[in-house]
Amino acid sequence: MRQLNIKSMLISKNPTEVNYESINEILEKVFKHNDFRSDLQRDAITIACKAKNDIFVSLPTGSGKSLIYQLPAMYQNNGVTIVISPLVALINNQITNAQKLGIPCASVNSSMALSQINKIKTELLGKKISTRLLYLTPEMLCSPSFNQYLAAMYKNQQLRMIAIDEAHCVSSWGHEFRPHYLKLGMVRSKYPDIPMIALTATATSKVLEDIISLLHLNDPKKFISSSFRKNLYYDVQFVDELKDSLMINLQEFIEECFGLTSKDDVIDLTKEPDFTDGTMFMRASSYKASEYKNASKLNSKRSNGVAIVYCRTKATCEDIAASLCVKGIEARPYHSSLTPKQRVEIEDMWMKEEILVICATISFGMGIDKPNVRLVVHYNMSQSLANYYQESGRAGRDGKQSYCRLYYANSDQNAISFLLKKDLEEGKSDKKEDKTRQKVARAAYARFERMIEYCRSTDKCRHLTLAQEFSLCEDVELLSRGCKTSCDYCVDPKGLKKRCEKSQGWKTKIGASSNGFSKASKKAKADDEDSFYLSRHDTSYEDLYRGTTERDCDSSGGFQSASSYVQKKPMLDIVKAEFARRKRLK
Ligand SMILES: Nc1ncnc2c1ncn2[C@@H]1O[C@H](COP(=O)(O)OP(=O)(O)OP(=O)(O)O)[C@@H](O)[C@H]1O
Repeated sequence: MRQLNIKSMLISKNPTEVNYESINEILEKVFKHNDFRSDLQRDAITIACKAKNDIFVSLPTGSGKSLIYQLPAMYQNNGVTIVISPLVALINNQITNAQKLGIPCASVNSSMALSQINKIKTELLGKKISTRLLYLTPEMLCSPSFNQYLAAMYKNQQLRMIAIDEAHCVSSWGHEFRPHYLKLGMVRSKYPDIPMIALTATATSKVLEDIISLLHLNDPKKFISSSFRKNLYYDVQFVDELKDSLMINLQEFIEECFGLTSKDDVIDLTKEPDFTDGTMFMRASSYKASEYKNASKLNSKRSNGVAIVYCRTKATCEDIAASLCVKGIEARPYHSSLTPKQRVEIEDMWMKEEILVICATISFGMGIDKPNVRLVVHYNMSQSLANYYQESGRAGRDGKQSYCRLYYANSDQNAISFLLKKDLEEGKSDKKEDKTRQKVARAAYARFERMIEYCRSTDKCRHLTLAQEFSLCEDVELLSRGCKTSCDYCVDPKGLKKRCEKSQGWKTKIGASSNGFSKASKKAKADDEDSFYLSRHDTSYEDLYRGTTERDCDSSGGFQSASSYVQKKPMLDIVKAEFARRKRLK
């Protein structure tokens, strides 16, 4: 780790005033940034450096929220800023990045050796702590065994600030609800004079209210930015109404986005892929890289950038990737049943733009910071608008024109509805655990209904719907007359209405009778291990968190309910491996 002469940068400070010179110096010398990303970032950092107020931050992904607690942590003459993060893999990633910058930081978590943990714990009991950023899961912070360290830091005036990253986890209205985040309010009550910063990328008004009340934030200064991204064109295609097959629609759309439509290049758009020889029809267990070789003759002429096609099941990832290859578009599947080596190869190829499309389950995308994703397609609908917003938001981070398309099909809706309802039905007992599960299942179902409403909406700008869901008044006001050019509704409202009415969508009620749950839903249940649901069937963020939760939980910590959760170690391993590899790629 590079040693940093922090002392030389610290100009003596009166805590009630803020030294702008010193802040700018730390920004340049420690974080290597010439300027702040935005006025909001600068203002939030300035207030955090004053250390007098609680702060609430809701800025889009990639907008530089981490700096809002990292820089103030370095601005303090001494003492520790505790950072609460939901996932050990994320924590380790943050620590590695911070250490590269020479920032003294540490963590106490289950991935660390006991000797390391003991060393840090000993330091935390001391009168002068050199660690500036201490990353913890909420379970660790709130565990009884950690109490003494927290109390010692406070007593020795070494506890400077508590930052809660991914603060939407506090709220059952947030898309990644974590019951253990609720306990953070108690810590806050115990140390009311320690400023708290809550940060999130997607906070609805409800989530905002929850965060403030459940964390007991004291009249926080709010920094909330517009979530409207004009460069993203949102549309919904109604699968039951499409003239051509879904596959052809997808192929043509990809070709259009990447300028692959020159006549010479087109293979045969009307032909469905021929799977009769069995070579391209692969399942998770039979993926072979060699079978995808030379699939493309279109790549050479394409404009730069890449695409993600999110699919609900592993089998769909395989099928779509294979079909696109047959059509001449370089694509690969990505899901948890591939070997780690295969996943590494495929993601590397995609990052280096050797392949155009990655057909992935939601296991792909976390922590990916690729600016020129031109296209994010949801081949299947998401389980919530929040997930859809987050996943589609991976497009166009460089601010250039990009596209977010969602294919809406009745069969998908029925399949997801079936599984969510099943979760609601199960576990109906008075046990505390079941009650929590029921609450989560009900919230998941409500979120899914919002997703359906979005798909079927024909009377409102897509960006406005997203703004109403995720941001506050300013965006809603800004978009009250629509985005004009960045969604299917604003560009062609009549056409959208016509297509929607023609589709079967209107005939199927949400949560149709069991007859409506066709073979598709049963099949979905069987092979949906990577699917979009935040139910117990899924292997998504919540399961990842649960896995982490269990391992980080203090044995006497009163988190017994966590023990009932299934730990999905293979998935955790994937996440860890991904972060480790991205570090190497940087
Ligand atoms: N002032 C700045 N100038 C240039 N780059 C910056 C600045 N602030 C942050 N960044 C960079 O922006 C990138 C995203 O920052 P960060 O990870 O903090 O975003 P975030 O808002 O927390 O995103 P997410 O919600 O996805 O976690 C990082 O590479 C970071 O170094």
